[in-house]
Amino acid sequence: MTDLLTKAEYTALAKSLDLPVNAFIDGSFRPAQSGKTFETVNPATGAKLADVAACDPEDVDFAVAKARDAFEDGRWSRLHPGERKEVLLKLVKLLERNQPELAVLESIDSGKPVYDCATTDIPETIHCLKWHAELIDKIYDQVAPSSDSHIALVVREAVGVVGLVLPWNFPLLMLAWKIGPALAAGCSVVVKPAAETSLSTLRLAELAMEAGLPAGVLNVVTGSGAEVGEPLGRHPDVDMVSFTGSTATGRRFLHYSADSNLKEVVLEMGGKNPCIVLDDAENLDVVAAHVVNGAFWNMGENCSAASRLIVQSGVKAKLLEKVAAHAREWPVGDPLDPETRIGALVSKAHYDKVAGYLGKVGKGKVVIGGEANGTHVSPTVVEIPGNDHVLAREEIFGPILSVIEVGSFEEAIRVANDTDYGLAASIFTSNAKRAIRGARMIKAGTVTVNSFGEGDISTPFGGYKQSGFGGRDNSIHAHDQYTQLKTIWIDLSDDAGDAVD
Ligand SMILES: NC(=O)C1=CN([C@@H]2O[C@H](COP(=O)(O)OP(=O)(O)OC[C@H]3O[C@@H](n4cnc5c(N)ncnc54)[C@H](O)[C@@H]3O)[C@@H](O)[C@H]2O)C=CC1
Ligand code: BAL
Repeated sequence: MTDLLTKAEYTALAKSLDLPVNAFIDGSFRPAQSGKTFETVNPATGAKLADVAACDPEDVDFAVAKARDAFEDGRWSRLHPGERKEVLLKLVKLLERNQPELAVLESIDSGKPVYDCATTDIPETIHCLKWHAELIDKIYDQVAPSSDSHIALVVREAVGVVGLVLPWNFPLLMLAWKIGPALAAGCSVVVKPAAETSLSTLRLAELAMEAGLPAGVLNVVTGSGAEVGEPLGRHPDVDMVSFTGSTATGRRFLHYSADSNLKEVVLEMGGKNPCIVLDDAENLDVVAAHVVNGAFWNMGENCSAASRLIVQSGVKAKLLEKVAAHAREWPVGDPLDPETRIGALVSKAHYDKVAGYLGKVGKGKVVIGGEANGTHVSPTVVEIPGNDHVLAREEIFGPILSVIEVGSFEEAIRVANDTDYGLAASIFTSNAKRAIRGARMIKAGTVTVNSFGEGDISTPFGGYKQSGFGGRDNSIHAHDQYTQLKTIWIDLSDDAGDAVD
């Protein structure tokens, strides 16, 4: 259980932080070669936090070259996996020691409630890095079936230099989801954090250096998508890119790859995730708590947010009453107040997008919420006439839940699947057969039954359809992204030996 500080203590800690502002390349902090910077602000107050290095393609080239040097000379890639584990576990210890500072840094840069940062984001970041570090010296390669005349080894090798392009909604946690397996596997990485939220990534890089990670293995290049993300995606010496963000930007990475060196691309993208509640769902109060958590956790700025509630007619009125009651228990306010559950949206631009949807209710009916104050949007529940409504079709990425009434299990599944996305889903029912049949019929990478969630570090996370491409984050399967298979065929026959002589 995480010990929380008071609002006054978090606020004082925020004021005392020494913010990292430069890119981190080849083991040291450096300004952009152009000398340019961009402002990062606290979205809850609008106050400037820092001027961060606005890197460009020259900085990307430099970082990739340093990552390549590190990879090829083997200072990290050729260590025994157990040695890599030890360094990563030292990083874990340092993160553990700095938890309150990291929680505050994450909160002021992103608008997330410090409560979420302290109880979820930072502990899960630490757990993720620890899990992959602990895993890496326990994975065996394979020997293929063979005759006496040869041995065929099937080995996994680190893929090389990896570009990691991150979103702003879980800055440190998404970093961990990617660097955990990538660094454990022996890759060198060039991280591009979202421009809105670079600070915690830079701080983690600093702690990684303190933990003994060799220079050039973890590089952080700050800046915009156009000036840093695109050059990384197009770089001829980057072997693989793992991206989390919008489907529109994810799609671009496929073009970058096709136009450059056919680097591997793994995409974890958006969602319009259904939450089905059938008439026979038990304990509606608990169901409502899950519905609210699914829709409003992290202000709905979550790719797996359960943003479409598909509810069967018999239970709709009672459920909505309980959903409204639970939503009222989510205080909107100062992210540094540990009581706050709904902080600020990540930026003014994103606030404008989300608040804009409040004006698109049309024939829908607002059940609760609908308030917006320039930085925050209150938890909002809107009954809409059907799944064609704009609130049901577009990824809002804010605390707005659409409610769609259905008459049957079959209709619920049809509506759930009527979307371009397929990241996550949940189904609430006391009928075990329906639960399992429903979980099988829903086209999504993760389906939870009688709960909302994303699984945990041991389960793969990623999407079907336009939510995902090329691989999975989390679990042992995440290692597939950062390694490639090699066959080593060894001829043991006497003839072959003679031929070589
Ligand atoms: N699936 C998810 O976790 C996320 C989904 N989104 C969705 O995307 C919408 C827009 O948010 P954005 O921050 O604009 O997401 P985005 O997908 O554009 O940004 C994600 C990352 O890609 C980078 N990027 C942006 N344009 C790029 C380009 N042309 N080439 C290479 N890299 C580029 C960004 O700088 C950031 O690091 C949100 O409203 C939300 O609906 C946003 C963040 C996370
Ligand atoms: N919820 C973790 C993944 C994401 O939102 O991008």
